[in-house]
Amino acid sequence: MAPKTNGRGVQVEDTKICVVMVGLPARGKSYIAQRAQRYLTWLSIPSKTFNVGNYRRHDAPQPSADFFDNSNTEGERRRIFDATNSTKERRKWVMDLCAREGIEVLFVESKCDDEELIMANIRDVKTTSPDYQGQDPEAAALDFRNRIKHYERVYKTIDEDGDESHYTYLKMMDVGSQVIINRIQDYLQSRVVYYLMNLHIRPRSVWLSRHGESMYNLSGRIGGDAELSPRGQQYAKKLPELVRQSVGGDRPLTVWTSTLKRTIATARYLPANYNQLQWKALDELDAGVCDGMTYQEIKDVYPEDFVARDEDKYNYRYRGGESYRDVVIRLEPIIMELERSEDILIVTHQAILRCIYAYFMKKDQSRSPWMNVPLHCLIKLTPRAYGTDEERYQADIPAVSTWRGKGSTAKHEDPIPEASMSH
Ligand SMILES: O=P(O)(O)OC[C@H]1O[C@@](CO)(OP(=O)(O)O)[C@@H](O)[C@@H]1O
Repeated sequence: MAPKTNGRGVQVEDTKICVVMVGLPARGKSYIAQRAQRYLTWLSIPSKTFNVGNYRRHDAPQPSADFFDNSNTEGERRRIFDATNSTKERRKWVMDLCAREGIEVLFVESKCDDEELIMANIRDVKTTSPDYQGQDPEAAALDFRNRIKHYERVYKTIDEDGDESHYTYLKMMDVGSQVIINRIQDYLQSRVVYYLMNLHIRPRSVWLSRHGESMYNLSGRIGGDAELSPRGQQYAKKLPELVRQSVGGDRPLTVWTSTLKRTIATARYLPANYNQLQWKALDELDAGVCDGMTYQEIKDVYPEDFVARDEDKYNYRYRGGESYRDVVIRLEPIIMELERSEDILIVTHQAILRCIYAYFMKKDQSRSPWMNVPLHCLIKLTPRAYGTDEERYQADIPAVSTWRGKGSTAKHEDPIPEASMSH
């Protein structure tokens, strides 16, 4: 088959990859698998995670029926096989099966002897895994430890010099402290590997806030580089208190803003020991020829564009500007840096915040550009083994709503609940 591109000049369509997790229980395999899938999905690369636990829970011993069903290939070219795969025989079985189906295999082994990390993982899994829902925590811990013991008896790490030396693999020690990479063959594999090398599992949170209300927000104009409104300035003064309240102490955060005045001014009053960094990649979605216009003006001057954007907001690219899809691509280095970092506060814009939020919360592309992100609200996201926790801190400072429903040009209206980001 001739190579196809994914619309960004990247030839990935014909590549079928199966990422096969390897390692003892409580080594972060599910976490790693889920993060890889979320990252690929966010980049519009279709992928699915097959967790053996889920099949076990449904009384099916092997995931072969669904997992290798060829009729699934259109939607799921990238598969992530989440199981212990802890013996050579098992890995060879997966390898042979995939080879017969023309699927590349990338083994990702998580080795970890750090007792503290393992215990933290057991605690997290016990409280969040569907395996132990509604169970007594002590009984769950005992069951889990027995499971680990069982696998320890048969577990063999990927053989680097012997008969597994020709495999494509990434071996991670203590989630990131040391990695071994072998025979990475193509673009997509190297992308997954690069992403996984940036992951860590130390506890941390990411705080997100839009800038304070701007003069353009007041007049319903999009884009531009306006100053804060008086209420926006009040929010900037309030932000340090909101952050302190949410962090629960004086632990300093690193602050990222865009290069536009309204985000820099919003971060102005944060404590001096907070390191601040301005990223061009965090600038608002570029509205091209529509920059500085109201939605009504856009509808009058570019009626076809107005309709086209509502029909497919994620893919619609402003004339001379960007689409949400473009924004996601330019945010990739931000996501990579976020994964490497610990506590970060990002002060940014409506469209940018939607894209970053969609990454953490696994939001669908067709819905994420319509999410309501209120002004003057601080959002705290905490990644966990099986998802991301969210908390919100709304400042008691009124602001206009910049949310706009499909077909409407009104700038101040109440968002419909379906479009809301709130759970
Ligand atoms: O994609 P839509 O819903 O139009 O929202 C993005 C818009 O949000 C705005 C506000 O309407 O962000 P911002 O507050 O950062 O200025 C516009 O600048 C931007 O074009």
